[in-house]
Amino acid sequence: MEGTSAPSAREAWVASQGRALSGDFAVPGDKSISHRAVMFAALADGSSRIDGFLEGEDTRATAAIFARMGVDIEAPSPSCRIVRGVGIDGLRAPDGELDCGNSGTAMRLLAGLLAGQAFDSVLVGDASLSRRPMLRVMAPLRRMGASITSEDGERPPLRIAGGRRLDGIGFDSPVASAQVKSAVLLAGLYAQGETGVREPHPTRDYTERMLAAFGWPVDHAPGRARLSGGHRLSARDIEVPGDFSSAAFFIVAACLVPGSELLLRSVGVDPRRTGLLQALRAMGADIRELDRRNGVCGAVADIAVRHAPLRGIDLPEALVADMIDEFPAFAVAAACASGTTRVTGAGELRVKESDRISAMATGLDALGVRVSETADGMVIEGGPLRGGRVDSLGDHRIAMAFAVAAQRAGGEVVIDDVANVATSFPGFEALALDAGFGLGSG
Ligand SMILES: O=C(O)C1=C[C@@H](OP(=O)(O)O)[C@@H](O)[C@H](O)C1
Ligand SMILES: C=C(OP(=O)(O)O)C(=O)O
Repeated sequence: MEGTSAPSAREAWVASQGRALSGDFAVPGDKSISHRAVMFAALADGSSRIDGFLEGEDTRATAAIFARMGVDIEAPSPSCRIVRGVGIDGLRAPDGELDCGNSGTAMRLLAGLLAGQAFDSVLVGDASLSRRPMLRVMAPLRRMGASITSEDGERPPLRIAGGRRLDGIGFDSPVASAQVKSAVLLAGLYAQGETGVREPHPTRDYTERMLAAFGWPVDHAPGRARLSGGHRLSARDIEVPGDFSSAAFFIVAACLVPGSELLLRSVGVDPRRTGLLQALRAMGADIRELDRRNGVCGAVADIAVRHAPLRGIDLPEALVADMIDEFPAFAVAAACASGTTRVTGAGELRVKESDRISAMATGLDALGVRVSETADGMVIEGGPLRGGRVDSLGDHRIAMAFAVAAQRAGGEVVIDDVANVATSFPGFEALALDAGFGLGSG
């Protein structure tokens, strides 16, 4: 059975230039797909096997939550789960609060799913998650008839009263967010009639694709999705591809360090996730996708990256949603490029695990980069980086981005508060060292 994982301690890294990066390896499984695989397998009829499951704190929190609601989840080996589904109406009332840890994905998707249950539930999270906005899911779910309250009106904990009748809605989402879209669609599984969502920019469609793969009829195209209540999910096996968002740190590092050549195996390369590849190519990067094949959530490929000098760009706003988790790594690429890079339309970065615009601007400034923040982006002048001390603010992606930056810095970079890397990328340190990073514990 799944248990809850121990909370992370604060730790630091000392990172500095290593050698030219080399290697042929795989990064851990996709976080978004791992969350959804557990959720839909838990609600399916029959047993599903998940291979490539991300052994991260975020996805383990989701699995532990379903175990608390009566789902038998076995872990026969690392990165594998056998989930014995209880059926669409088979979840049991948990005996206390459900802890989503650091995971916005877990909390927002579960808010939708739990709104349709017969029992009451309470979703809580860690300090970072407790600061993140939840009105974006509470408002549409309330329109469907859900009862969801929060003490301050918009932040966790969320109290969800069960036993409510939900009705399908047509929802024009004001924000390009796969989590918001997914929360509404998951409540729609339990609603009377049809639930539809339209988005201002298309976002990852993993909820739509995976529900369909588990046998629930879903009509979807980029930027819109709709489904009706009253169907069932059938168990199936899932092969989770490598997480592009984790691969991104190695891709950027190999672009930046002279002489580097890396091959990253079996990474999910669906266009809704790979805006960073387009941005880096526009900057002059040498990146190839090899042996493209189909996966449960779009194309999977091996990614070959070689060092190439980069030049700054004006990032097209149309790419923002397709590289939303890759901005910390992208900002490092821009800092090491020649010329100026301008990012606009990326205000969502301010409501992630940290304010990622401010965290990157502050950290890059500490390393001697000329950078300025705007309300919804930043302007970065490429140039030499020096050593210094940066704070990840307990944000996994900020910590890994500065480990990459250190590979081009003139001195040691101390990165504070890095334990949170275990939420999305357990084993990052060992893989990075093997590839040639200069990285140690502080
Ligand atoms: O649906 C998902 O799995 C995710 C959606 C994105 O969040 P938003 O929906 O808030 O953009 C992303 O940042 C997060 O890491 C995972
Ligand atoms: C934003 C992220 O995740 P979540 O929203 O699930 O916490 C992320 O992994 O970068």
